[in-house]
Amino acid sequence: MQVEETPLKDCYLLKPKIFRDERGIFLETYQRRQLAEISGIDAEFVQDNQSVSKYGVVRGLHYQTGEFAQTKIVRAIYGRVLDVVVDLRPDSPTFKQTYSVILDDENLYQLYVPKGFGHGFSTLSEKSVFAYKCDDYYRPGSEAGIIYNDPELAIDWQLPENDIILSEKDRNLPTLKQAFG
Ligand SMILES: Cc1cn([C@H]2C[C@H](O)[C@@H](COP(=O)(O)OP(=O)(O)O[C@H]3O[C@H](C)C(=O)[C@H](O)[C@H]3O)O2)c(=O)[nH]c1=O
Repeated sequence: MQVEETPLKDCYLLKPKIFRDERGIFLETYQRRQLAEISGIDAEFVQDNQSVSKYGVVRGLHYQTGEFAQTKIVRAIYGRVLDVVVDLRPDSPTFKQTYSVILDDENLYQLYVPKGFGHGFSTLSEKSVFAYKCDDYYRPGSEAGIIYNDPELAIDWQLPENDIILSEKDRNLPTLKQAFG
C-alpha cells in the first residue's frame, strides 16, 4: 500500500497494492498493522457501512459532531464516484478547505477521512457501491452536515445540476456560514 498526503492536514489517499493475474485481481482492502507502520494511522474501526447509489446521487456533506466524530476510510467497490471532504476543524491550518478525488473500481483508491471532516460523494457511473469503515458508531443525535452547493465551498460535483439527486435531509442542510460562522 502507498499512503499519500493530500492538501488537507491529516487526510490521506491510500493506494492499495493490486495483485493481477489471468483470473482478475486481489487486494487487501484494509491492513491495520501496515497502515500504522507506513503512516502512523491506527484508528480502531468499529463499524462498516455500505451504500448503493444510482447515477446523479450526491450524499453529503455529512459528519458526526463532538465526541462522536468519526474517522472513516472510504472506497468505491463498484462504479465511479467523486469523493469530497472539507476540513471543519477550526484549529486546523486547512480549516474550510476542500479536497476531491475520483474513487472507482479501476483505481481502487481509498481516502482516509479524519474526525472533524465533512464527507460526501457524487455518483458519476450508472451505479456505485460505496463502502467505508468508521471508528465510532452511528449516533443519529450527533449527525450534522453542510449543504452540497454551499457558496463558500463551491464544490464541483462533476454532475449537471439537473441530474443531481439529494435526500430531503440533504436538501435542508445548513451552509458553512450558518454552521461555522
Ligand atoms: C449513516 C448511517 C445511516 N443509518 C440509517 C439512517 C437512515 O435511515 C438510513 C440512510 O441514512 P443516510 O440518509 O444518512 O445515509 P447517507 O446519506 O448515505 O449518509 C452517509 O453519507 C455520507 C457520505 C457519510 O459519509 C456518512 O457516513 C453518512 O452520513 O440509514 C444507519 O442506520 N447507520 C448509519 O451509520
